[in-house]
Amino acid sequence: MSLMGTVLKRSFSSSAGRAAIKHVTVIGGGLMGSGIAQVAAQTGHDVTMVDMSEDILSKSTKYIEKNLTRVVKKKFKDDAEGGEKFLRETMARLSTNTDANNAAQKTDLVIEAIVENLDVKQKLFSGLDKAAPQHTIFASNTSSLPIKDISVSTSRADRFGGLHFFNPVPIMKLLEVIRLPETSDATFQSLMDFGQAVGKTTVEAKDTPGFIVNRLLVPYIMEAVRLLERGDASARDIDVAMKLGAGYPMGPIELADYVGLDTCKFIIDGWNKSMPDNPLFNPSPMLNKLVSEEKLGVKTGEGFYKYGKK
Ligand SMILES: CCCCCCCC(=O)CC(=O)SCCNC(=O)CCNC(=O)[C@H](O)C(C)(C)COP(=O)(O)OP(=O)(O)OC[C@H]1O[C@@H](n2cnc3c(N)ncnc32)[C@H](O)[C@@H]1OP(=O)(O)O
Ligand SMILES: NC(=O)C1=CN([C@@H]2O[C@H](COP(=O)(O)OP(=O)(O)OC[C@H]3O[C@@H](n4cnc5c(N)ncnc54)[C@H](O)[C@@H]3O)[C@@H](O)[C@H]2O)C=CC1
Repeated sequence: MSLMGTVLKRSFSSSAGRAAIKHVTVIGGGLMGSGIAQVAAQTGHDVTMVDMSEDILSKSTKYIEKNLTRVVKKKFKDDAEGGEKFLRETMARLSTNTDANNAAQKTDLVIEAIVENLDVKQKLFSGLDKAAPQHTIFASNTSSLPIKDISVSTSRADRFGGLHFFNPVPIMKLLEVIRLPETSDATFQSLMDFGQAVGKTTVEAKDTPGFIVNRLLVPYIMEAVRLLERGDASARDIDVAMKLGAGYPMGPIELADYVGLDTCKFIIDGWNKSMPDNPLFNPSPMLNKLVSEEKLGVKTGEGFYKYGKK
């Protein structure tokens, strides 16, 4: 059986007690949400992607189609007809909606991937809690906020967890599954099963700041930015050094641009507030200046580096 076939089969073979996830609502159609919607649709799930406007959703849908074309080129190298069918069927499983509460009315799993702001996430989930069916599981893709703080806006702590994907979602193989003390065994297993069904290797993490990866990655990126701020090395040299000297696929400065400098700032400001005594999480004047100039990295065409027009 092909890899895709194995993945498809796994997604519908969850055992009793765990809810089989058939329909997924992804809220936020940005960098992460579009990737999550893509991998869910391409592994046989029906997906509704939600964002604030039709215009954003139309751009996200085009972006997904472009990325799927890359997948098709690779997976169906010698089978043009099969590739076309895969693309058509995947896109047919994807719908869009600008009303999150409406989209959540018939769904098994909601994955939230909106802006990294606690108030905004709480407001969203509080509405969803009233709109979604009882059985629906809620998950946040937050990079840095406590899942617990988001879940308190709902009455379903037992059906709440974290699904932390990595950017670019279609390529990065890891999924951190975050469990609260209140998360039920059935919910946790459904989240793990879903992660495997979308082709990811899952790791379990507690609801501690940054889970596993970001607790290590955020200080690393911020130390690189401070190296640059002090004038100890150029951005290019920091990146080349870490790529060739430590074997990373991207250097820390280009990775910050890739993640989005607004997201980096949200994370660091939040952790500076919650852990003011830890100098690793001090804000960076250089990062703040770029964000205030709306130079948010790859997504706006300029951050620490300049990119082609977006
Ligand atoms: C201060 C606070 C900061 C906190 C940050 C927190 C953020 C989080 O919460 C967690 C995160 O996600 S952190 C980011 C994690 N991601 C990384 O570290 C990515 C590192 N970069 C890479 O792996 C490669 O450069 C990468 C894979 C991106 C690109 O690879 P290459 O440089 O080799 O470039 P390509 O040749 O273009 O791509 C390689 C293959 O991948 C395919 N591809 C790339 N992007 C894709 C996409 N979006 N969708 C589908 N396919 C994609 C590309 O087609 C190519 O495939 P092949 O041609 O078959 O090799
Ligand atoms: N950028 C990254 O590398 C990673 C980000 N994350 C997390 O994923 C989440 C999303 O990040 P990105 O996709 O990078 O951000 P983004 O800025 O690319 O996309 C966010 C999207 O959410 C939409 N949005 C904002 N408020 C909304 C609302 N109330 N209802 C519906 N849509 C809304 C925006 O219009 C935008 O399209 C954040 O929590 C971030 O911390 C997690 C892993 C990696």
